[in-house]
Amino acid sequence: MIYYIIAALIIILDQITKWIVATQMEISQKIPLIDGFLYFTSHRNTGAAFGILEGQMWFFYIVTIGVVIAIVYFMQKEGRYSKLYGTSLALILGGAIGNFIDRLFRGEVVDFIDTYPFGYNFAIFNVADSALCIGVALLFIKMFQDERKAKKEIK
Ligand SMILES: CCC[C@@H]1OC(=O)[C@@H](C)C[C@H](C)CCCCC(=O)CCC[C@@H](CC)/C=C/C=C(\COC)CC[C@@H](O)[C@@H](O)C[C@H](O)CNC1=O
Repeated sequence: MIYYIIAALIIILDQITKWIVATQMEISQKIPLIDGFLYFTSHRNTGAAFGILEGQMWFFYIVTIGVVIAIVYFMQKEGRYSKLYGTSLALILGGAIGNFIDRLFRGEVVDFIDTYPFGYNFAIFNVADSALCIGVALLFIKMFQDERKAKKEIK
């Protein structure tokens, strides 16, 4: 199904970018892309977002496997009926597996996208995190749309 291809492309892009950062950059090395806003900074994170639950790898394995099973279930069950829904699930699936591969083989996650929105140093993240966040955002949009449709049908 097309959505598994989207997920696979995310995983490939995520792993290629992490491989380049891990082999071509020193830890904490910073390459400015847009001075003052966007940098590639080689970083490692043994936790989840913002370094929470540092080192709790088993927790991350269990949560990620749970997320992947749920995504595949909903992808089979309803993913085919809505492009938006299928795409959001594919992005989350790709992102979750991308970070899972890092946790499994590196014992930590490679991060490198370092942005300073409004001068504030937001966490350093990677392609998998971006796919996860965009996927979750699309999922919320889909749920919001469904809710609005349901309300219209009731009237
Ligand atoms: C994106 C989820 C994080 C990702 O979850 C995953 O892997 C999933 C599949 C498995 C986790 C074990 C479970 C998620 C825990 C929930 C969570 O975390 C709440 C998140 C809220 C969200 C609100 C929007 C923040 C987003 C933040 C960031 C992303 O910004 C684009 C900053 C990312 C940097 O801290 C970077 O160092 C993180 C590192 O790469 C490891 N990544 C993970 O753990």
